[in-house]
Amino acid sequence: MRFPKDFLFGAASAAYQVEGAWNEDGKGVSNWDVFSKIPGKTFNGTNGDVAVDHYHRYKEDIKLMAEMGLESYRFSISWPRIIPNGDGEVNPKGIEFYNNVINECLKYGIVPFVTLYHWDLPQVLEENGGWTNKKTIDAFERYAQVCFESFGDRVKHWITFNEAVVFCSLGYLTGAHPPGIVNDVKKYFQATHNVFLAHAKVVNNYKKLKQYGEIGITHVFAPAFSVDNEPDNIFAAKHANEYNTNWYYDPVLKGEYPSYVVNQLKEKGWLPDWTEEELEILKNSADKNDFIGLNYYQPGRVMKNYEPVVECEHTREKSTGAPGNASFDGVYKTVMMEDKKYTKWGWEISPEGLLDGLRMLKERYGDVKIYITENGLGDEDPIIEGEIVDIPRIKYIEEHLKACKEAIKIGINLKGYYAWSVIDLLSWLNGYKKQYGFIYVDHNDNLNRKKKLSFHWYKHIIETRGEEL
Ligand SMILES: C[C@@]1(C(=O)O)OC[C@H]2O[C@@H](O)[C@H](O)[C@@H](O)[C@H]2O1
Repeated sequence: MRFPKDFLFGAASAAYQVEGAWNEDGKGVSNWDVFSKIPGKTFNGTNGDVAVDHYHRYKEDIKLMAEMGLESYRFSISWPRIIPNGDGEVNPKGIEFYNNVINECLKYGIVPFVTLYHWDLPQVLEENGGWTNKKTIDAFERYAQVCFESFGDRVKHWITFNEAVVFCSLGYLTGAHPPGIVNDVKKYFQATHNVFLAHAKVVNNYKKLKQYGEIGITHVFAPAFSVDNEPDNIFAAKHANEYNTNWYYDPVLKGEYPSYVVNQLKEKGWLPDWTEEELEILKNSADKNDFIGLNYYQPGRVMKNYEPVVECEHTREKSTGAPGNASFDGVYKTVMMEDKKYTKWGWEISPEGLLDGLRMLKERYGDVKIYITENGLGDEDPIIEGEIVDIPRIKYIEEHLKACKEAIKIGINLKGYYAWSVIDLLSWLNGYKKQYGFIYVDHNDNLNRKKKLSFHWYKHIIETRGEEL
């Protein structure tokens, strides 16, 4: 069986991780431009000042995407490149850059799939409370409107936010992302609510423009499974799914928060400050969402946590996504398991976890359209006689595409797969060591690009629409 003709084979990037040109052509300062320069925050002090210079080399990169036969390129727009101080004048050079990127994609028939927010907030807004300040919602609405009006004639696929759970939890619980606040649970939940409200308002605004594209949100998809059939561990997995999936997906797809979490937040004094009008906005925008984007890398293997809840020391290393941490409320912990396979960064390799998780989503949210907006292998790629022989990445993506094909067979409304990442780029907390791309970037030779083995493999998969998988 071939993947359906309307299934998009894509690959992704994010502005801060690829563009560089952090202070060029009128771009404003982002929270990551500042945070990444705080000693100890990133791996070996790496930052996105240059990244892989996509800002100047986008034509070369998009030409390579076309050679790969890529059907769609998911990239993000840098808010401070469009509105340098977050809510003031529009920067014409920023508009020009993304018009050029979009037009270059269309020149090759590559569908642009655009993320409005992939973690790089204008620093001025961060300094005024960032996502805990409701004024940021208004600024985001205006920024989104500028993007829709500037690019919406050619961009017909929009993602509002990438992985709210990451920038909110690492921003306000572990401190590993800006604003670097530790263990402020009230601010964490407030930030998530403000993001969902911003999403709902922008969805409503987009629909009013009648540009006849589609809009959705991208969440981390890490379904939690109990390590065994012990009742305490099964409860722990339920708790994890309520806080990490239902809390994020329900307000978008159901238009209301999961009562299991709301009741506990009420008891603990962590309930966000919200109004009935805001809850009504969530309710009324839910059915306007056209899709949900899933960034799937691994499931969570969960058991009840019996250690006392202490304000654990948060470090960069403990925030890079590997199992072994207790939940913020101490109820459960994620663990590694003897019979599972893991990447060099301790992430489980589990295509079956994707399929089981997709079944869970269908059960709770019905036939919602789904894109896998990220999936890929972070690795240190082997180089043999000058060739990047990234066979582990080929195997990883092959297994996950097979799971996608099986999902479609059992009736999951899955419409696309975007590998993370199209090109080697900056990992927020792992520098340039953790490679994800089909295209290698030589940091020892002028950031020159080179096709990896996986580039040629993915090209073949796209040409044959995955028939042999
Ligand atoms: C933490 C990490 C990583 O570096 O491995 O996870 C995978 C991937 O997720 C994306 O949403 C981030 O933008 C990208 O940088 C990557 O970030």
